Amino acid sequence: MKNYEKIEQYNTEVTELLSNNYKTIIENLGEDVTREGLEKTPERVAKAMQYLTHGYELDPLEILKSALFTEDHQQMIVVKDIEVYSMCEHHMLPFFGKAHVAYIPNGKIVGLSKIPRIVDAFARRMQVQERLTDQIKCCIQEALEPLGVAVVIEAQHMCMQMRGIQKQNSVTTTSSFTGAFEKDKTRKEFISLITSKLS
Ligand SMILES: Nc1nc2c(ncn2[C@@H]2O[C@H](COP(=O)(O)OP(=O)(O)OP(=O)(O)O)[C@@H](O)[C@H]2O)c(=O)[nH]1
Ligand SMILES: [Zn+2]
Repeated sequence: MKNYEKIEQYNTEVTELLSNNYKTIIENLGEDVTREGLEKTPERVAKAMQYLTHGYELDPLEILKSALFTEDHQQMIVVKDIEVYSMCEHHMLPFFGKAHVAYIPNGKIVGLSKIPRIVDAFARRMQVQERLTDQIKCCIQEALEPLGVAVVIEAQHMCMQMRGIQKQNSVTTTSSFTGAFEKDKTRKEFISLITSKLS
């Protein structure tokens, strides 16, 4: 079984521990955890939170290494508009948006689906957007040893929208580059590819 195929299998012991904790949290929030609508909520939340953090169970480097192919292609490969759902480690509220990932191979290419897979593997953890961006970049750099890697993430943070400063339209952009993408010309080509609309 591949390491991402066990996502929907919940650990019974952890589910029970989390359920008990969520029961207490709901009670501490002043609700009646025995009423019909809330009766199963602790268990539902326990499973939801395990799903939202299932990235800890995954090994992103292994995911990339499982689909490397030798190929003499040295042009930029861009996978853009990858949906990202993550959770801010400060408030445990979602942040979500899009990731754009590119690399220039140096003898090895990777199966395309593995790029969104590693985005998810790092996103489904307690995160900050900057670290998420860097982790994706470093993982691709290590697995493929390409001529360069570029990662841009654009995201909205619920902790800035539904509480706190309550700015509904602010979008945070983070970026991380290696190798050829440090050069202005290559970086501009990448930016132009991720901002172009083909439809
Ligand atoms: N750099 C960074 N900050 C984040 C991210 N997600 C949330 N934050 C910020 O984490 C910070 C935590 O600041 P604190 O002052 O300790 O928390 P707080 O009192 O709840 O802050 P406010 O959100 O300003 O009300 C806030 O400024 C959040 O906006 C992220 O991905 N990257
Ligand atoms: Zn937050």
